[in-house]
Amino acid sequence: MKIVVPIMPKNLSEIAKLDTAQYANADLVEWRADFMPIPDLKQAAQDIKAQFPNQGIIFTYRTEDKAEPVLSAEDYDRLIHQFSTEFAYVDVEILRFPSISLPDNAIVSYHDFTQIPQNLPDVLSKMAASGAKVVKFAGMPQKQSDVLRLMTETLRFSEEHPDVTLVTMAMGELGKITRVASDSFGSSWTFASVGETSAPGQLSLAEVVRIREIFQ
Ligand SMILES: O=C1C[C@@](O)(C(=O)O)C[C@@H](O)[C@@H]1O
Repeated sequence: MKIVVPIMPKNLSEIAKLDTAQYANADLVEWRADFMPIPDLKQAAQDIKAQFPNQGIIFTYRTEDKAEPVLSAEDYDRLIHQFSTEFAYVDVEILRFPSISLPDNAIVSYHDFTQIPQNLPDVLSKMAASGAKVVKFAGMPQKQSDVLRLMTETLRFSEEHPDVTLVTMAMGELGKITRVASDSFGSSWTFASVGETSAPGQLSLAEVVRIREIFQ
């Protein structure tokens, strides 16, 4: 499994101060650009690329965790296309912005912060129908059986779609097992943290690296 570590800088000086050596074991770095003012993103993109010259970077502008829509569909589309060519991958909230034309390096994603939906297979199928090479789902389990259901449906979907890189996780305490057992149930990447977490239940990069060593 690949380990992805998010960074969530709030301004340019936080980017300058990043201790990038701490991210050396990350296979990919995810830039959560939604913590910064949009006018600063152009400069921030250059600075972040300079800070991580040897690692693939995912550009993510998360809107699903905000109660109010923060961007119009047109502005979201513009933002995604402005940055998709600059980074290895770009995260696209395809179910929230279905009219977007998908860049080749899109990770299509969907978050459910309240549950693991009963129609998870449909959610995954809808995202895969976009033609994206990477499909990602993160949901919040309410009980242990939700975690097992996510794992079962992930395995089933990954076996049926060997051409898709599938990434799923259950958030929160209950879901932690999904962040270390990804390979066992068909999820290809896991998200880990350096310092602050970008989602509940993330383990530290050091912990996930160690666990991956044990299981390999
Ligand atoms: O989609 C994801 C997964 C995630 O929500 C998690 O649960 O680890 C963390 C986010 O930063 C990332 O964009």
